Amino acid sequence: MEPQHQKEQKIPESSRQKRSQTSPDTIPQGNAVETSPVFNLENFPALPTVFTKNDFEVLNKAAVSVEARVRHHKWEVKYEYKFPDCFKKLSISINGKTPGPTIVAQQGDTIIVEVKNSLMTENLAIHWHGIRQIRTPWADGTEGITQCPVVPGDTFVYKFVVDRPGTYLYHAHYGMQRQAGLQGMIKVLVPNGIVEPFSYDHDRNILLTDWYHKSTYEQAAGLSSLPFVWVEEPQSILIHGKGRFNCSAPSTDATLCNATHPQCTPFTMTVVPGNTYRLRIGSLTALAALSFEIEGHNMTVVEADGHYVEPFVVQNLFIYSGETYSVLIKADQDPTRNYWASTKVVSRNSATPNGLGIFNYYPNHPRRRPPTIPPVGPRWDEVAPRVAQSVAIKSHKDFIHTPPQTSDRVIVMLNTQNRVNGFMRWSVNNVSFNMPHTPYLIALKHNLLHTFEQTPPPDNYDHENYDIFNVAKNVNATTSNSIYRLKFNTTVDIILQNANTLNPNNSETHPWHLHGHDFWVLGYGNGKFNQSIDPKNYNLVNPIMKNTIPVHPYGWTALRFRADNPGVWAFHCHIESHFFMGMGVVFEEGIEKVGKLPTSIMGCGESKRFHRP
Ligand SMILES: O=C1O[C@H]([C@@H](O)CO)C(O)=C1O
Repeated sequence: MEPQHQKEQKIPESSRQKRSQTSPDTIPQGNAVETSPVFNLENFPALPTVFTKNDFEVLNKAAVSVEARVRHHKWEVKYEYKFPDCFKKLSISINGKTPGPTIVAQQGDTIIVEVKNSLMTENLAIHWHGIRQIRTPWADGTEGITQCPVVPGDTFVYKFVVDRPGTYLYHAHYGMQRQAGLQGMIKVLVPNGIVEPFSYDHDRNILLTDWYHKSTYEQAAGLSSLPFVWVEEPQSILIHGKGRFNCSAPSTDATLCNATHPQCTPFTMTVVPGNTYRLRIGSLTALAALSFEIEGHNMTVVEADGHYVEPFVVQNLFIYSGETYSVLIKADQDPTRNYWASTKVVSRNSATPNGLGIFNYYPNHPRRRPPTIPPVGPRWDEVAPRVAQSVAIKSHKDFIHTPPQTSDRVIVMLNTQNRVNGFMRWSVNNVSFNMPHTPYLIALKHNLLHTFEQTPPPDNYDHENYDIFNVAKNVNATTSNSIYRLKFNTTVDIILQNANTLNPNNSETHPWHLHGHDFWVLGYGNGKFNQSIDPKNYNLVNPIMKNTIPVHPYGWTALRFRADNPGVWAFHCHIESHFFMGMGVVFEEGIEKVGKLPTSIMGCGESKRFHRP
């Protein structure tokens, strides 16, 4: 296969140059080619003085004229001081950036990412979120589940095929490293000549994250200590790595905060009046559920987690950690001014200020402050509009994957906050997940069954007696590293059942993410799921397929998937602290069909004996 840099020569130099300043995410990036996703003060003067619609068209055409191929990336992961919200924070960067480079590919391409761990004293693993890893379960990047961690100084090679077009993510899957900044986006374009069920002039992407000033280590230690120390709300919300912390807030250490630092210039997206933009929005927040809006502009939702949606219009897009959406936005408002892009924490009573950016109508200056007060966004405690959006997401009528009409197994998963020996944990059916020392994929393939507990976790909870609306009485969960073993090629239903936390009158929103599969979203409901009534209302006609889904406060969410991808797959709450506190499970299916494991994933626990460097 031809190396990427040779292919890139085909793109005219003139558009390459413009592209790197203006349309960063439309073209595959090599290791050396790194582009900034936003305008900033340094590169603003370099914009062409006359920027025509044709410029954009050239860039866009170049993006889709590439052929299927191997895309090779070389990444170095290390700690660096960054000021994404003006506050100095030791962050994990990829090739100097956080968020890391957007991986841009075309359906069917093979992605190779050579990751060098330069964290010095810290292990590493990277998960390719939304990529199903068909025939490459060892490349899923989930430390403890599909691989041993990559130790400092080592280089690990991830190799996998991006088999479907759409918007995906990548991020650290080791401890709580994700929130230190090790995250980014993957954009998979349709093959040449394939037309999507909507049209647009330009394709952009935005990663939403929340940002903490405390180190992940302080946070992880607090979560696993007695007394428990909660991570609290994030200090900032970042729009593609850009935020703004109030450096003059009374408790702020002024020596660590620099309000004029060039890294914390606001996020800006420049648009040409009259044009339509496909905005791919992903969330990799550590904790926050978000609402995103562009002041005064409607957004038409067209894609969710890589699947085309029957289009619907929103003013605010609710997005949970681990989800991606594409929305279409037409720059059809008064072109003489700029508009706010705003993102707000919902579902938690958070004092975190809204993340703000500028939706810049060309040729206004990208930094010109919109003349209006930034939108305040929806109320944090109104659940109904969020449930309404969840329910509105249906498969596009021309792209329906009809689900199996029945299932072979139903697993009801009660989500609870518990204490275990005094420690604060989260559990499923009263079992709080612990990571094993030997990754399951290796343990199962090499018959090292003694390396984890063999009694499977329960398929249900005490449905009759458990009161989901109140703080559970005298319930003490256990911890376990046991897993669910699914019969290969069967259809499995999962009912996520939410409940009250340990705080009275409180139930949180949890975004659950399934590795290795997409699932059909069969339905949502309030209160306790009723096995004899609720399945009658499932959407078995046009459900959307997704890989991440919220379970709303005091509600339930029903999913269905086919256990047809040989491997070992995590299913967990995508709130980083909650998974860290045990809110997850693991599924095995078709382990006997998994090919020979690469020795590069081995080296820890009992897999040491198979490791050949
Ligand atoms: O896991 C959590 O702990 C806190 C709180 O319940 C205890 O301080 C919180 O809001 C969580 O989501």
